[in-house]
Amino acid sequence: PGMTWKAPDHQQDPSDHLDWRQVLVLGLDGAGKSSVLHYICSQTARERIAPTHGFNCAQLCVEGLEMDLLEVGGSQNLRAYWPHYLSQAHVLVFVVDSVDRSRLLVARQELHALLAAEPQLPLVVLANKQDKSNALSTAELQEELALHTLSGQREFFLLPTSATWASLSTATSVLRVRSLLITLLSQP
Ligand SMILES: Nc1nc2c(ncn2[C@@H]2O[C@H](COP(=O)(O)OP(=O)(O)OP(=O)(O)O)[C@@H](O)[C@H]2O)c(=O)[nH]1
Ligand SMILES: [Mg+2]
Repeated sequence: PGMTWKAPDHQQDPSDHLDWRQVLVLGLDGAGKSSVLHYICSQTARERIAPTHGFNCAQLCVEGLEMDLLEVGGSQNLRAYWPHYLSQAHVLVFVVDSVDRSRLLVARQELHALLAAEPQLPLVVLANKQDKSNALSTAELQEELALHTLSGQREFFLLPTSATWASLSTATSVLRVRSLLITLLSQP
């Protein structure tokens, strides 16, 4: 008596779920989004990974959080879909190939277009492929990507990563990203 059984409502908006969080992972094709996601979720490097032709979703359940990491492929035809996923994201992770100097300007334009649409969304930029000897440093990338122009109201982080080269520094770099995401998403 006094107790009613309520059927689970599968139609409900996932963002209503108590500790559900979405991390949107974007960046130009070949930047290393899938590789980083694979490492974050499995804690192992994967040498070969196919380009993402649509979406790639990984899930991480840690410390009371259910984290969905959603990658949308970075090839030019897929970039048109990027803005549609911003409004439901809690954090934007933007992955950059630190060696691909010729496309830094494109990366910068794509990133700033996303940021203009979401002035409050926390941003984590990953300076990926740091294992390569000719990689730009985070300081150089901060400059090249015009990250100093970001508004002061946005939480912003820039971290060096590598995702495919099996080494201690790779493992450490990815663990730092994982911890940062957990910290950012644990905030009420
Ligand atoms: N040396 C090195 N290679 C990397 C690193 N991360 C990714 N790669 C390589 O870069 C290529 C592209 O990696 P992906 O993870 O598929 O890149 P992506 O951003 O998911 O690309 P799309 O899905 O096409 O948008 C692959 O050959 C990876 O092995 C890294 O940190 N260091
Ligand atoms: Mg991919």
